[in-house]
Amino acid sequence: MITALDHIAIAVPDFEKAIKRFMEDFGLTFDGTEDVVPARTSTAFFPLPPTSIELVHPLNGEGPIAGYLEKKGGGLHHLCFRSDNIEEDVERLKAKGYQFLADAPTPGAHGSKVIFIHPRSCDGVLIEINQPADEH
Ligand SMILES: CC[C@H](C(=O)O)C(=O)SCCNC(=O)CCNC(=O)[C@H](O)C(C)(C)COP(=O)(O)OP(=O)(O)OC[C@H]1O[C@@H](n2cnc3c(N)ncnc32)[C@H](O)[C@@H]1OP(=O)(O)O
Ligand SMILES: [Co+2]
Repeated sequence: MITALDHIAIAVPDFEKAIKRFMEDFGLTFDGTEDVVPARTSTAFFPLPPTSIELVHPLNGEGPIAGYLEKKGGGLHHLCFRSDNIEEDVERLKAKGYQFLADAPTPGAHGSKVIFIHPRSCDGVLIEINQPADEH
């Protein structure tokens, strides 16, 4: 079951500058960065209960965020629903015809399991579903 809006992600071309902006200009709490190697993405999290802002940037200049930045220069990249049983939600949504970008969840930030739904399945919005480490 989907239980929360886990995070909203913004793709940024200048990681350090964007982190500074969210800390200093918007005054958000910075929870640190994490390189998520399987996703080829550097992430920075700013908790803003009951959700978080995630900044995403290409790890080593490669991966899905690099392609996005090349085309769009930056912007709202995806939203992430938290699930308390990701496999069950994937099966349920697959049966409804949603196109997933992987066969099974993969490692995400903070030890979570994540999977993505193609934007064309949801009116042009890239959807991530995650299950936090302490819930699996
Ligand atoms: C997992 C770690 C971390 C976490 O939270 O724990 C993260 O969130 S990491 C986030 C980075 N990972 C991903 O984004 C993985 C999923 N994304 C992908 O696999 C690709 O980006 C994909 C398949 C969405 C697009 O890749 P593709 O090579 O097909 O790129 P195109 O430029 O050809 O795009 C095709 C089509 O999709 C539209 N598009 C692309 N990105 C987005 C987006 N973020 N939001 C909305 N739409 C998007 C693009 O405009 C093209 O549309 P079309 O109408 O066909 O022109
Ligand atoms: Co994310």
